[in-house]
Amino acid sequence: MESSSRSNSQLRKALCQSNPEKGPVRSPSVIVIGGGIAGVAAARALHDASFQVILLEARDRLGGRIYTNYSFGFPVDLGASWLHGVCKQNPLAPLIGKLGLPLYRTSEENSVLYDHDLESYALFDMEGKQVPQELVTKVGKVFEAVLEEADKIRDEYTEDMTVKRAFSIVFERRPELKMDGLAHKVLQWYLCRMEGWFAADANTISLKCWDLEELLPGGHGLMVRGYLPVINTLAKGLDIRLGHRVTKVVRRYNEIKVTVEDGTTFVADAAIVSVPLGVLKANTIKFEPKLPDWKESAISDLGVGVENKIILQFEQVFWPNVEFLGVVAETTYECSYFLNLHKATGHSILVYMPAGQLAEDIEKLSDEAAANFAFTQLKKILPDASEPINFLVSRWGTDIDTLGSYSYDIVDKPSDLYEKLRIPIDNIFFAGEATSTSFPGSVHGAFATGVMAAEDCRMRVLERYGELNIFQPVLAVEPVSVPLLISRL
Ligand SMILES: Cc1cc2nc3c(=O)[nH]c(=O)nc-3n(C[C@H](O)[C@H](O)[C@H](O)COP(=O)(O)OP(=O)(O)OC[C@H]3O[C@@H](n4cnc5c(N)ncnc54)[C@H](O)[C@@H]3O)c2cc1C
Repeated sequence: MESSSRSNSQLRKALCQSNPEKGPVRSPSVIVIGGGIAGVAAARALHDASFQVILLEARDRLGGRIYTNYSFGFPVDLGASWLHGVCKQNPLAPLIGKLGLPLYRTSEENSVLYDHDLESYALFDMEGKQVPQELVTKVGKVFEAVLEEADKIRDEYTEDMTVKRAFSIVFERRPELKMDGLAHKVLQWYLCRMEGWFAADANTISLKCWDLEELLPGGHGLMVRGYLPVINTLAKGLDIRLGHRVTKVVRRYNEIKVTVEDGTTFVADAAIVSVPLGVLKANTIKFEPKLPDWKESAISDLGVGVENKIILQFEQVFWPNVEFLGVVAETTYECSYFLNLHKATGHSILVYMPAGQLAEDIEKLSDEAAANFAFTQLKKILPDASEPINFLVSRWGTDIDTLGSYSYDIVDKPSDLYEKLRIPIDNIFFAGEATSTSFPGSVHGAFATGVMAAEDCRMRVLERYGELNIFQPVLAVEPVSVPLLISRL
């Protein structure tokens, strides 16, 4: 592996290691493109298997869609913040347990609101009147019935349709599920939370592929100290080049040449591409020869949704002591919700989380205007709210190194896109949340794909060299079982 200024043979010699039986052998080399959880996990695993690894990351930080910001003097996540599936089976549990990172559980299993249950919620209408809890619970049951009916429609119809269309059919068939007045607004709010889970509006989500992901048991837990310690631990001791945005990947039979923005090139036996689906869609990276048609189709056919976070810091807490505040409205677009981080972390923080079209529209605003928009929503429900003293705004939809928050299935596309995105092309391997068949759109899913790509890569490179026994199998995190630290107040 080398930069363009040094010759192949010089560096190859430098990378030699000794094998007592066969004499010196060169360490296989790999370039990992992208330093999110998938890329870092892959690099860690191959480094530990004695591969020469260079990780090229476009940004001046690691983590990608894990972005723990410390500018307030304590950790706040602008990207992922929940561990979905607080259980031993979660691929990240051994590492999180070993690091002693505390989790704050916001829902038990099978919550109708995915990552939250209704135990600690306060919903308000636009006039600031709190919705009676009995109504919230009653509409929650209706929402569950709507989901069940939509599931039946999926089985009945051979053709695909949007989830929104399926809901319309449900309401035609079961008019009693259609709500009026305040109950209608609460139902819209439930739908809005469902859209938030997919980071997309119901009028784009495929009914056929909707909600098929595997949910691990144990409910959902907020990473109280932020997700970054996980990245930092995996990245320790790796050769990481920040500020290296890859523009070209040239594939030869037994060699990969990777070029970054300033023209520097790196050569290795193989590469693992772990950039986001949005970046692959934008053709930021030119592949030579071009990727096969089936791979290109998978890249264009899988959807990428947008969810953002607007973090508002206040001098002191003036809101109810609940985990979530919601604003119900006539349409899902007008509904909103705030995560109360004070419950989990003790800091006076509310996180506004728009998704889908609303998130895209808010990205057109300046940071100040976006924070003001979020604050205006809050004022609707708490008219005496004091002004925030600080704010942070994420822009995952337009950020050139992400171009979307996470993947989801759009209507009328094949159902095997995640698998197609994962399949290697010779010595180029693919990792990242959009290559996860079991847990797409999640941190643990992305992590698992990094480990899997590393193992595929190790097998392929070493088989070619006939040196399969020399290098250790890939195991990114030792399976030590330290219990997770879980709380709920
Ligand atoms: C707002 C938001 C909230 C979320 N909430 C949760 C949650 O609570 N729980 C959960 O499990 N998941 C959540 N997710 C999803 C989760 O963050 C992702 O699934 C996961 O972090 C993706 O990891 P990755 O390694 O696949 O991609 P990324 O983290 O995006 O990593 C890809 C890396 O590639 C780099 N890159 C891009 N282009 C290039 C290039 N040309 N050259 C070199 N490097 C490049 C990027 O800078 C980035 O570092 C959330 C995501 C968002 C946006």
